[in-house]
Amino acid sequence: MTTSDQDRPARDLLDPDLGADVLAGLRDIADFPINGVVFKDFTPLLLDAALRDRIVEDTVARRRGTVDVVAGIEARGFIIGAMIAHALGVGFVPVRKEGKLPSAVHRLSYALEYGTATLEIHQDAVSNGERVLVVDDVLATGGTLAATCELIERCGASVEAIELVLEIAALEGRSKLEGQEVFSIVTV
Ligand SMILES: O=P(O)(O)OC[C@H]1O[C@H](OP(=O)(O)OP(=O)(O)O)[C@H](O)[C@@H]1O
Ligand SMILES: Nc1ncnc2[nH]cnc12
Repeated sequence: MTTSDQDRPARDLLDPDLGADVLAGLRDIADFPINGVVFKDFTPLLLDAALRDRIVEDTVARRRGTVDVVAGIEARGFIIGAMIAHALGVGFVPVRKEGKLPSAVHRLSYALEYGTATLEIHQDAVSNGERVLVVDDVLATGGTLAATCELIERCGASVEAIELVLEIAALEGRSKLEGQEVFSIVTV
């Protein structure tokens, strides 16, 4: 480890080029899924195995040993969240859209940039006192993540941190996540 590595805050990006490379791997799709929304498509980034691995490694370096379980949000949060859970060697909890989970659930509805949605979590998915890392691709208005945090807390567990690939600052999602540690690899 170099001196500059030691001096770097533990919660910073460990790979200094990662933000720029992730930004280059995203593409903007105008008017999807409704007019007026610029959709940040991260599927090109998923095709790049090396870049995908760097996202996972950077996140794992920040969180190793600090979380008991990863919760990923359907659907894009499943992709990245499952990879991070695997690399951390911890369990994975799916936070799903309404009607998909078979056992008893906690449920919350919320507003999105382009509509409304309902999320559910199995009541027994996380236990009292467990430290949960929440993972998703995008923070936009923050409704999805605020609902997810509330669902985890209803189970008796606590949100240790939230890890995101992209944050859309103009939509002010952080204002709905007061008191949570939120880390975004890229902010636009
Ligand atoms: O901050 P917010 O305004 O709540 O928006 C962010 C959420 O929107 C997207 O999910 P979406 O509900 O479109 O579902 P998908 O992952 O199934 O495409 C994205 O993956 C986040 O979960
Ligand atoms: N503009 C956007 N692009 C991608 N995902 C989103 N989720 C909410 N708003 C989004």
